[in-house]
Amino acid sequence: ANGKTASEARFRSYDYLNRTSRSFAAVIKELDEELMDPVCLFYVILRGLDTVEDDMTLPLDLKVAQLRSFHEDIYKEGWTFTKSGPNEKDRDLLVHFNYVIEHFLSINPVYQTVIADITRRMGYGMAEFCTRRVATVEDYNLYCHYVAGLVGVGLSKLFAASKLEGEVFSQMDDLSNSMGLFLQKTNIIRDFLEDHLEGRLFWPREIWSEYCNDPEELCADQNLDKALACLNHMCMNALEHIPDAIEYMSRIRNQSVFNFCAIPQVMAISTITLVFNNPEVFKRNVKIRKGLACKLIMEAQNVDVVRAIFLEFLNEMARKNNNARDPNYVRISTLIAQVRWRL
Ligand SMILES: COc1cccc([C@H]2O[C@H](CC(=O)N[C@@H](CC(=O)O)C(=O)O)C(=O)N(CC(C)(C)C)c3ccc(Cl)cc32)c1OC
Repeated sequence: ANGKTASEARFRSYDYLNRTSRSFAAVIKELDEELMDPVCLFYVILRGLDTVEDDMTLPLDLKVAQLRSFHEDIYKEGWTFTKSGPNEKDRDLLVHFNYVIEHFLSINPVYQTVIADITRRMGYGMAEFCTRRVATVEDYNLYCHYVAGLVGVGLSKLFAASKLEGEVFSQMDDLSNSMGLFLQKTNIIRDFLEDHLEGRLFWPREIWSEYCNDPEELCADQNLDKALACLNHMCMNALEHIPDAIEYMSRIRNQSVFNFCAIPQVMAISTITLVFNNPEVFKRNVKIRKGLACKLIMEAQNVDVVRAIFLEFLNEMARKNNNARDPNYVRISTLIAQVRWRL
């Protein structure tokens, strides 16, 4: 490809990044030059895979085959995917995926291999969950590993390959996985109503079946006590990943990598504190205020400050744990204390 189309391909990758997530696009642009393109491509390629997984209009066999072949399709110049349903949010990305591929083929093959390997493992994992539900907490952790934990694993390998972080990051799968699980579980809790209205459910049966016979019941006003108890149980499950996330961030040496990793984590602790014991979760999509988000972005500069931010939100969550009718009241208070001491 001549210089013009190569720079056009690069421009389009960033254009898709900006369109899929404006706020996170700003965070990626904070990254050191060496990592910005590989991470931007990783993000956009994962969005492509996510668009296939999310498309409920695709026949199951076609969806499964496409999820499993995506890691090979990203090497095919000119390849595009035009079978997405007309209303799919990022349909346009797949229709013009040839530009992403052109950009992908222009970066260091070491980064290509990391991205392709994670894309393969994630695609197979998503395909596995096309034909099975998230029933147990173990299923829940496995599903979140596939769609989010692997992103953390892949990013750690990109950090190591770039030499901006030590080689030790290429073998930091457990801590990297926890970085993904904390973000993904927070999103799954926050997005309960939005997902429910689209006929999607990620909350594991092993948890919600303690509080209702069908998740639909959690939306009914007269079941608010049960719904809040279930919500708080889900939050407790997510809090368990916080010590690993803090440990991961304590090992980062490069400032731009730290900012890139810390900002989503402080957003997540703020979000999970907001949704904890909050009836609004079953009424509308609860989001932290823009002003608070900006404050957190400015503050999250090193692991000591990030640890202090987490402790402050854990105190807030302990204060909100005031529901005497919540059967988990004591468990929550004990867990918050345990997480605090481990930070
Ligand atoms: C070491 O690991 C990470 C370090 C930094 C950032 C992320 C992680 O943060 C964003 C942050 C982001 O995208 N935030 C959204 C907010 C929102 O989703 O509501 C945004 O700012 O729009 C996020 O959410 N996900 C999506 C997954 C959670 C599925 C991985 C994500 C998707 C692709 C990439 Cl390359 C990275 C991330 C990491 O991934 C674990």
